[in-house]
Amino acid sequence: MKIEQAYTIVSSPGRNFVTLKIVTDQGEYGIGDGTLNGREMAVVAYLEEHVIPTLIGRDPQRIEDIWHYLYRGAYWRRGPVTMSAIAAVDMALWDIKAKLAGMPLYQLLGGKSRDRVMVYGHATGRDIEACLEEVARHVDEGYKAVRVQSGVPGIASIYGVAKKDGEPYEPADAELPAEHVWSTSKYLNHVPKLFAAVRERFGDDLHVLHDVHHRLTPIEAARLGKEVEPYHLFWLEDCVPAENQEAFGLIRQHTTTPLAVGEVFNSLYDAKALIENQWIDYIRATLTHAGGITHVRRIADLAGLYHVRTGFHGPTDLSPICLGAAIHFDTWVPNFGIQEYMPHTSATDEVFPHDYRFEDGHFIVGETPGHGVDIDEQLAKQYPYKRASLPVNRLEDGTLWHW
Ligand SMILES: O=C(O)C(=O)C[C@H](O)[C@H](O)CO
Ligand SMILES: [Mg+2]
Repeated sequence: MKIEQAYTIVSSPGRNFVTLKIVTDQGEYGIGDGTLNGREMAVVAYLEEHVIPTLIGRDPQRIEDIWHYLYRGAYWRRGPVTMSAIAAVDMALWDIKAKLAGMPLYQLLGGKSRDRVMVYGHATGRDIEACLEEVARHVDEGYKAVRVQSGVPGIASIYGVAKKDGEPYEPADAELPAEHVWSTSKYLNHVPKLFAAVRERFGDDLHVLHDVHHRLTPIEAARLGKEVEPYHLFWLEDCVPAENQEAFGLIRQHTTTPLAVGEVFNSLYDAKALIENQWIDYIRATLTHAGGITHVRRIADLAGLYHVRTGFHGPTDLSPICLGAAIHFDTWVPNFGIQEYMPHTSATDEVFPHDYRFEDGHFIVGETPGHGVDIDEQLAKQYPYKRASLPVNRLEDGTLWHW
């Protein structure tokens, strides 16, 4: 069997997605997600210029060999563009292999470790009251775990909070980056009050999570972790930028609040010290940005040795292909923790028909051979690419900060 054709599909049904389709000489095909929010066309160029020409004529069943060919063979290793491109190929090849076997992907990985996959949804509001209403809506919809982000008095625009209450949140909201102004002190004074209000209204059973989105220093993160300890967070996410993995050692010494990190990671080596030193509790690197199923499986296996569980990234900027494949992975992986879920728009769901379903705060994996997600190429053409950028943050004195 040979790869006869491979091509990219860029479509924007509400937001941009990069899809790779690989077709074999026997008429089977697979699709993979290569979406890198705000940098989509860099992955498309990488795939079209450097990857697709080398795939034609290869045996699509040699997933491992093709992975190493693309990783080692490029000489230039790692990085989000390279690893998203490799991931798109890898996901499409696993899709083909599972279809050839006539099995849903989770069966090829080793079968079910659980019947359903717990997810967390996103509650956001301009202030604490509005945010609590959104938490209540999620609880009514059956969620067992909710990420809570509210506006902060004195900060005009902040990650995770929609411009108007009730509107969906989309961070890549302008053609060129919008500029936000950030105040660490205002944020740190506010967050413990938010979680006190959440526990007061919803009691102790609901799992609650929070995303700091990389904006603190290690000692500030340590303070936040300590101050929210009474509210028993499921996790505190991305509390500092993680290029310096040792920073987590300092935070860990100060707090028992569980720590999650890794949505921007693209390699095992981004997380190696974090895992081996048990500085974190959840690893968030997901299939699209970290080299696909083949590589993320290695990360999960290493994590499992150190009591670190998975908590895959799952915002709307990952396509339903990534989400669908992730649900198969989550159903199999022994050290599963939780799966992030931000529902896609109905336009996105129509372009990407899928067989996974949400029920009572969990995802249920589908039984269709492959990863269970397809693309309607004709419909996709109705939504052309639109450049969209993530914002940048500046401190009140104008210094560029982490967004
Ligand atoms: O979902 C999350 O936890 C995020 O932090 C989402 C990111 O801001 C988003 O993927 C950026 O493109
Ligand atoms: Mg995050």
